[in-house]
Amino acid sequence: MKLTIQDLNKTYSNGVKALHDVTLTIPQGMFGLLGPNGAGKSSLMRTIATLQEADSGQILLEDTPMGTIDVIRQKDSIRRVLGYLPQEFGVYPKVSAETMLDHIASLKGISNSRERKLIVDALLEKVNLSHVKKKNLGTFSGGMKQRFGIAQALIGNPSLIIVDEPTAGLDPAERNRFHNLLSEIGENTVVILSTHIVEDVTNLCSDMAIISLGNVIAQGHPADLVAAIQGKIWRKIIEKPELDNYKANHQVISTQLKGGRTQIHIYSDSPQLGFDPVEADLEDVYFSKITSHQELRVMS
Ligand SMILES: Nc1ncnc2c1ncn2[C@@H]1O[C@H](COP(=O)(O)OP(=O)(O)OP(=O)(O)O)[C@@H](O)[C@H]1O
Repeated sequence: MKLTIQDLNKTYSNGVKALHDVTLTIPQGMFGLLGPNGAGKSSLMRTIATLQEADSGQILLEDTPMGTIDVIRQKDSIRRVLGYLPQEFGVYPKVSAETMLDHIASLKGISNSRERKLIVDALLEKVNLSHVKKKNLGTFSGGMKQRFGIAQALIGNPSLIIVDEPTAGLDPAERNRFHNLLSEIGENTVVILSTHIVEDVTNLCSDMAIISLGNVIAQGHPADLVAAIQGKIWRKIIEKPELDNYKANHQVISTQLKGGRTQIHIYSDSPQLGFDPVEADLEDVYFSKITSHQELRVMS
């Protein structure tokens, strides 16, 4: 099974071009869609989840037990195999986790109440919320709400799962727990994880793409993308007021405070005076792709 997206375009009525000829192949397993705020991730996720229309382009879920599903034309078919955790996951604060899941399960077409109870109990166990299943959702922490969100997305054994920015706002322990949960989702599933947090992709994803200003600017295996920039990332500790000067003379891809001092990473094919080589990681890939794409856009 795989999800293929071909030349997808979306311009909102205010003129913002949120998706520009987006073409992606998303295989089974955990796929990271990485991009800064406003890159177009949610627009893409909502389009795949059949919640909004694209202006043009094609999305196919191929090699499913029902054959190929055309996401744009066969909305009912895709909804039957879709699990979706949106960015803003509103929960009814006065309803218990158990009651809400039972309700969502019946909306998803599981009509037998005994079957529903089995499914709901198993899911609550899976996301480690059994002990609070009678508690109202309004009393849940951010991490518990997100785990509840995953439980509702998993109802009906979906073969396509979309999670949009799931770890924003979670503390490290809750993020860790959420990562473990995501990594347990079956291998025969296409899981798209949209995020602006590079570490989420490093920890979880076997394939990924980077999106910036509505364009796909990189895609592949994280390790291959890192290998491609190895030997091209350099670092230096500078005084903060010097930053503009460095930006004028180098491709500065990131700045970071280290013990109160400013460390910069630059992208360069050759060694630069005063800079030390760095073992590149996925953050360097991300920032080098984003900065060079946004600079190109400014110049054009
Ligand atoms: N309904 C809408 N009407 C008009 N513009 C929109 C609408 N939804 C999103 N946009 C704009 O489209 C662009 C892409 O937004 P989108 O929410 O898809 O990005 P994102 O990568 O998910 O960012 P974020 O993490 O901030 O949600 C942004 O410039 C945004 O302001």
